[in-house]
Amino acid sequence: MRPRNMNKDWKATARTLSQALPYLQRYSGAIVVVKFGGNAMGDADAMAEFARDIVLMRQVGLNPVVVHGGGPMINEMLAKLNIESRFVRGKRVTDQATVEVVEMVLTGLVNKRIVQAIMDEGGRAVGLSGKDDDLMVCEADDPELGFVGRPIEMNVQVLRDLFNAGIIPVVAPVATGMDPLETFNVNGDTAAGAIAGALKADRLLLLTDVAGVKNAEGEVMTELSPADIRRLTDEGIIAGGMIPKTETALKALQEGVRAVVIVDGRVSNACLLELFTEHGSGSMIRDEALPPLTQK
Ligand SMILES: Nc1ncnc2c1ncn2[C@@H]1O[C@H](COP(=O)(O)OP(=O)(O)O)[C@@H](O)[C@H]1O
Ligand SMILES: CC(=O)N[C@@H](CCC(=O)OP(=O)(O)O)C(=O)O
Repeated sequence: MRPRNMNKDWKATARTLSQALPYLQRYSGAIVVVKFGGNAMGDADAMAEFARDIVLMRQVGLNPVVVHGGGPMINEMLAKLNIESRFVRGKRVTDQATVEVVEMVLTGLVNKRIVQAIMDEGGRAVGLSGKDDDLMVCEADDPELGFVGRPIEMNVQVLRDLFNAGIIPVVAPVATGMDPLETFNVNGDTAAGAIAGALKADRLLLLTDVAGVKNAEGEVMTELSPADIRRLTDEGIIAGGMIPKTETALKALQEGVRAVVIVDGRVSNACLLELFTEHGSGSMIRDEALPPLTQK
């Protein structure tokens, strides 16, 4: 039976939907790459909520691609196996034993958990890694890091094929190399940026566990230019895990991504807040030379 009492919440829901119309129109058909970091994954409820946002994006005509991390899950498995692990400039030093664990955890456990969450919310998702259809081919990033890959060749047609079939691609950041049997561990942010660049995505959202990029005073900067990033990095204010994110942002902008947003994945409906409201969230990085974001 239809409830008779038009209480306030229902009116607010209708108003919110109505206010979202210009944003829905602006983003219709847009490609949005979302990097879902291991620290942003949280509990089962947070995962379900993220999956729901992604399914909603697809439902209203966007083409979302999920690229995930899983650093904390890799740490947990390495600890169980008594394999030590350390990070240099936000990237995991990866030997042969480590890369095998990374591939198992990311392409198995984490990837399938996200695919399942999207399916549970009524979407269609297919999980793949950089190895599938040679999506992402890498070379060694730095000899000091071992099997850490830097993407050198992207073959994103498989993602377009999935969009056309109404399927949401979920990508694990593990890649193939030029040599047979070579496997690379790719930082999730780096992989998301390379995919967004190759697709010339309209938006790259990097979900993490902080409110955004902070300045020397610890305040979140809502807008940053590439010059701001270079300055904050030189001053050591951008450090640790934030380095791959901001490096990724700069590279993605150069490759033709319209804007990169570092978003607090702990906030409810973080992706929807960023895309479909005036409020936005987190730190937006874009080139000043481009026209304002209200113009598509
Ligand atoms: N200037 C900065 N602003 C915000 N966070 C920063 C900054 N410099 C370093 N960080 C660190 O970067 C971390 C985010 O990177 P990371 O932990 O790798 O995230 P994820 O696992 O979500 O990819 C933050 O938790 C914070 O500790
Ligand atoms: C080279 C490198 O550092 N790879 C990452 C891949 C996972 C990742 O990026 O996970 P988050 O997004 O959760 O940090 C790692 O081994 O942890």
